[in-house]
Amino acid sequence: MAVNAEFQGILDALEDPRLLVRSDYTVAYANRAFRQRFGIDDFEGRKCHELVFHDLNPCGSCGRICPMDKSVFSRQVERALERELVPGGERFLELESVPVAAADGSPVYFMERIRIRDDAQNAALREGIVSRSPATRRVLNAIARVAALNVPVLFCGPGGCGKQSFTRFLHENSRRAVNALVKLDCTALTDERFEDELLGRPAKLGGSRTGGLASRPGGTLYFDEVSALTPGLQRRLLTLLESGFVREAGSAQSVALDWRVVCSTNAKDPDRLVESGVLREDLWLRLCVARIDVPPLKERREDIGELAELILRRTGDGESAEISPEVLAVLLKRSWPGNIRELECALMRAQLLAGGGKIRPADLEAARYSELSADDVCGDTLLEEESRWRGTRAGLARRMGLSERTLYRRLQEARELQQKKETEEK
Ligand SMILES: Nc1ncnc2c1ncn2[C@@H]1O[C@H](COP(=O)(O)OP(=O)(O)OP(=O)(O)O)[C@@H](O)[C@H]1O
Repeated sequence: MAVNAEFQGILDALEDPRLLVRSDYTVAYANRAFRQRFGIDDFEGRKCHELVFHDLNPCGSCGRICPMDKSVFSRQVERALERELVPGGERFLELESVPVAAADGSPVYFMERIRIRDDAQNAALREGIVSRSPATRRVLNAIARVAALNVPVLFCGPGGCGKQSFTRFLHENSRRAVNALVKLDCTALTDERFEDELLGRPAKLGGSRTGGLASRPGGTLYFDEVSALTPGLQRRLLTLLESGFVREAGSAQSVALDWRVVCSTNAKDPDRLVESGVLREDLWLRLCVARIDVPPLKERREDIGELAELILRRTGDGESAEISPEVLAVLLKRSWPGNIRELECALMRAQLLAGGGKIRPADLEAARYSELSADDVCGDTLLEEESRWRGTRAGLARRMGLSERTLYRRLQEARELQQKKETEEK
């Protein structure tokens, strides 16, 4: 059955390349945008995998994900992201399949949209990731090697060095980019919250759970600060990694969870996490399959200038984003124990002091209480700062150049130490 002229006209009016495909992968129509973008006119009777990937075999039989195969079963819109090698590199194709149903609801065609993320789009994706230094480039290369695989990834590195940003980069460059990236903060994770997030919240009057991650598969699940997980949750995470299933406490039924797990830790010495009894060895071994160490900012000095300009562009009006060689020299001299987050805070404060004009070394000097924000500030200083602070804890964290979570942890440690000292003195 030929596609009628009216339908052809509608498809030709669409901006993105579209194919109208039958369930045996035969192309019924290729719209104008497809013909122009792929340089193909003789599409009649040819297969979609042949036109898009120059492959005589259907995508599903050679390791690629075919959204149409999924649509045949789900009868819903399905999406996938495919990586393709091209001369000089690789490109990503965003594929989408929409079933076009007959009056009785059975799909007659599948309308496929093929969107090519060209270089500019790839660059936009990478925007926000400065990678001038060899150390950062090593991290990006490591991510590129594991992005397409379905293995869990562990990022190790000090607070504020970019573990979460690199997780987003990994997600955006994986086949899961068309789905969600969800973060779970392990320092605040309880068994109940774990079940609510993954399996959904229980209905008020009994009945099954709804709205959990299990019901919208395909994304990336980021466990931030995995070493803060309770022993019980470590066991549940291990089961998830080994089996791909989650079980509600007290229930015999397991639920499949198709989410790729990424974890992070800012432990000073991650290799000692097992020895010191913080993490189970079996979980650590699983997580270490693809471990990526993110170096502190002081080992990525070549990034500092570009990072500073990026930060100023984000926060200012763009005019004052350029930094002078004198300001750069000051930035390069500092050790940035709070890493990029500390750099951000210092620059934002200096920007305020500069009153909208270009930052001068004097503004950076005046904004120097960032030195207090360092990870190596003693607990007593943190407690003192807290007692003087009149704003919110989030505000104090920003001022100190720490994440709110790190500040909370450091304050708690400092209080415990103070109490211990007081007890010993009595
Ligand atoms: N390579 C980078 N290029 C540009 N900005 C970056 C880069 N890495 C991190 N940042 C910025 O630095 C800040 C801190 O990064 P991020 O939250 O990813 O660090 P983190 O290691 O996850 O911190 P924490 O362990 O405290 O949660 C963010 O505002 C982020 O946008």
